Amino acid sequence: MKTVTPNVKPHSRNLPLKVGTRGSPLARQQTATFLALLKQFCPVLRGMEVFEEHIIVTTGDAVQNRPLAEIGGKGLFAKEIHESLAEGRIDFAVHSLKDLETVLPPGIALACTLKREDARDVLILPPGAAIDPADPYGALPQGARVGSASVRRQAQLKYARPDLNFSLLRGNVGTRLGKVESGELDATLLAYAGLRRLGLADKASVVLSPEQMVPSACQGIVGITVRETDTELLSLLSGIEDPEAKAVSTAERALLNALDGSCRTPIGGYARLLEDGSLHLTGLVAREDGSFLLKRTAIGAAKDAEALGRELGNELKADSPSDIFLP
Ligand SMILES: NCc1[nH]cc(CCC(=O)O)c1CC(=O)O
Repeated sequence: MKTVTPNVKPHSRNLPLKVGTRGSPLARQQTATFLALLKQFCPVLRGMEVFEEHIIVTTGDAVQNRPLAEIGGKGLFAKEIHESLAEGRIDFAVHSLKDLETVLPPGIALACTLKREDARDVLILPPGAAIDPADPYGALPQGARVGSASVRRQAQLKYARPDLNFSLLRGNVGTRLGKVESGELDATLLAYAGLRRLGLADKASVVLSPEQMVPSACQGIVGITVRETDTELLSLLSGIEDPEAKAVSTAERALLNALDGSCRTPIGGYARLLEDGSLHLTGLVAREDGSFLLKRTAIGAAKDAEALGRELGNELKADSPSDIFLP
């Protein structure tokens, strides 16, 4: 990476810079990776105690035993973090971009998106299960119990295998893996990105292709928020922006925003940037029980990422039964 001397004068503002994060092992790992990247980019920040980590418990973390949709609202993993930022208790915050609402509260800006980790979902089966990657669900017995809190994963799996029985499974990655290992559940689905970041990639029984399971919009992408008025941090952070992550996340977030689903609406969004600069965006809308599924791909120029996402989202919405979008 090229290093520059960015326009940040550590003496001109209160140090340390306070970084907000959720407290899960995955959130803290993502924060550590981001801070290391920032130090690498910005030599003036090296060798000093310039960062202070602030762990923020969000509503999504505090309420573990109920579906997120029931707790209500969007951005359940970010509300308290936005408040800390707005009130100046922190200077920036690290988010899994897929958990961040598409319309941020007034005064909060998305400063940059980092290079995407593997966007795919994985199936977790008990140790020793017989696995055929061409038929990833073949190892699941008739009526198997699958734990997931994601309506997107549930709808796509139910579409392929209507016999499966789903139950709510929330909690962090370790808890979820434990329930399959102990035999309490026959399978669960997780983001490969989370496993990889936690050094648990070998726990994935089958990695599902984006064709087999359309990932969530922005799965595997970390985004950094700041106060909109903090031009100094905005300009510093623009230096570590990953242009490919920016293009695909812009398209995927525009798709999600146009669909305007609740968190009970199964929605998938996955974009790829090709060498010729074209952006291939796949959007998916489904009914939670798998009785309806619509998937479509649109192609456009990377510079038109936002319009590509918006138009595909509008099209998918127009062609889906309206009950899917009821709150
Ligand atoms: N919804 C929770 C969440 N938010 C981000 C990740 C994984 C990392 C990522 O997608 O960037 C996960 C866990 C999962 O879905 O398995």
